[in-house]
Amino acid sequence: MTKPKVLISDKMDPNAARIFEERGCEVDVITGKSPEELMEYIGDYDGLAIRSSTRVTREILDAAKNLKVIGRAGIGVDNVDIQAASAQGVVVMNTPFGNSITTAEHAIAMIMALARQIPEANERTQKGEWPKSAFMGVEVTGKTLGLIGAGNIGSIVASRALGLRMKVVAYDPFLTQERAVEMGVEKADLDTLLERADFITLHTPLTDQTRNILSRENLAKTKKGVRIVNCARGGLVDEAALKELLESGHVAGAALDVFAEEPARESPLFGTPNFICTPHLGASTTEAQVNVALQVAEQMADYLVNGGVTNALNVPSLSAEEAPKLRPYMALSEKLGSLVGQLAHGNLDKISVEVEGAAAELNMKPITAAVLAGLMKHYSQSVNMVNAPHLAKERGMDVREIRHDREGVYHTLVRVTVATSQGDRSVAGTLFGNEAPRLIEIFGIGIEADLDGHMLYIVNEDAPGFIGRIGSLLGENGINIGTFHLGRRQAGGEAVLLLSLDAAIPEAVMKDACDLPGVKTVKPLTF
Ligand SMILES: NC(=O)c1ccc[n+]([C@@H]2O[C@H](COP(=O)([O-])OP(=O)(O)OC[C@H]3O[C@@H](n4cnc5c(N)ncnc54)[C@H](O)[C@@H]3O)[C@@H](O)[C@H]2O)c1
Ligand SMILES: O=C(O)CC[C@@H](O)C(=O)O
Repeated sequence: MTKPKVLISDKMDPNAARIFEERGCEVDVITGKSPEELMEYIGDYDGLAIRSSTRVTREILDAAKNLKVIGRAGIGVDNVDIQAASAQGVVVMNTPFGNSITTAEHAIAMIMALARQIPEANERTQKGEWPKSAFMGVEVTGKTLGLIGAGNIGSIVASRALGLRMKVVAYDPFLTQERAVEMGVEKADLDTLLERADFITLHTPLTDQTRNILSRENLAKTKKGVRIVNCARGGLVDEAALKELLESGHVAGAALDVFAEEPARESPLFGTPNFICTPHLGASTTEAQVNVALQVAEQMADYLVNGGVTNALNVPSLSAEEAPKLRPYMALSEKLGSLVGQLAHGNLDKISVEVEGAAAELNMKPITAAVLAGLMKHYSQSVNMVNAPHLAKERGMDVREIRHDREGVYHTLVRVTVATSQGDRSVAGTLFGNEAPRLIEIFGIGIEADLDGHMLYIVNEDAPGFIGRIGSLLGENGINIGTFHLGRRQAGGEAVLLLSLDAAIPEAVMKDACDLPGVKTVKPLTF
């Protein structure tokens, strides 16, 4: 088996390359290249490991013909076009916890640096000024910290701030009262936080809701003498308004690790009194960089080698333990989806996926994703398990998942039903020996078959002689039958034949098959 190839395109701790190699991947480290250069060779790689410098745009993704996974050694994925990646079936992963403590500590360091004006005092002291009377700081003890965003990093900042004997007031739409009590913070709305905080620290992602959350208008609502820290994302604070408020003295200090435009080689804020900054160093400690490098390499290699999905932002997580159990179900589900996609007519906009028996104990998301991929691959060439749920959603398909605790005749079962203009059409399958996907029912008729390769589906009136006639027709045309499966509703009623063939059936033979007496439907299938 050829080894998956991974490109590390940003500076990353060398442990990442080591882990990739140990886990069975080939790895190249090529950093500092332009997007045009990256486009030239990205087509060779199955995995792309990045930090924040590589911008993975739609154009890069178009050139990345073999790419299966993008791994961000860090949290923010603003440099990745996730929509385009999803559309191309590329999994995007990050490492959500590896640098949280480090970034929280940076925010606390910024708070302390602002409180005691350490950077400016340091600079002037080293110039020989000994400016003792120029600086008068403030204590943080007893002061109120306004926390905007109480997720991973925000909650660590809160715990450190409480240790410094600050009071913490938090604004986060997803913060429950119980969690606030558990964290030891007071839950507040944004206006209350703005009015009360002596220090404000931001820990949200940059979204349409958070962009400019500290706008000119909101900055004007803050207490005179407030100090502001942003170690989250540029674009959360109106930088021009911040400069004016620093100059007027309304804001006593501001510390930015992140800027709306990065790298920020110039900014109107540079040189403003009581303004300090760092060049996006929030995650830059040895510990955090080792953590995120190890984690991203472990996760990506697990996906490329075993199919395990962890911390993916565009596909349900699938642990390395789950992956081997789910893989045969995904194969079965993909085949059932594909069968329905080939047989059902008209709109396929209402689909239900039901599981029972052993299947009901599993994570259903990958099963549903596989059904959708199988179903839609007959309608779109670029569909796969990763992008199928997104495409289904985009197209407004109504997808239901139903889990039955009961166990029927089969110890495990997956059923796919589509609502068509002729009513519900359903197919079901099981796993033989927990491994081998097996069809057990088509449209209410019991029939056991492997769905594999070229097949022929025939519905006919159950009458003597039919099997001989179809066998002769195929034989006369040199088409070898591999397997032959038969099912019927009742004797003399409607019968279903599923044949596996060694080759695709030519159009003319199909026509002749349709003309055989008693035939209602003939359909070639491929799996
Ligand atoms: N400076 C750095 O180097 C650095 C390092 C790591 C992370 N970060 C950034 O820090 C930020 C926070 O990371 P995290 O790991 O804590 O993320 P997280 O997802 O754990 O937490 C984000 C929190 O923001 C909250 N939130 C979302 N929208 C909000 C809104 N409109 N108002 C208030 N709260 C809102 C969410 O509910 C969530 O609790 C991210 O933007 C991340 O990219 C920066
Ligand atoms: O990789 C970095 O240095 C920045 C990381 C940080 O912005 C993140 O979102 O994880």
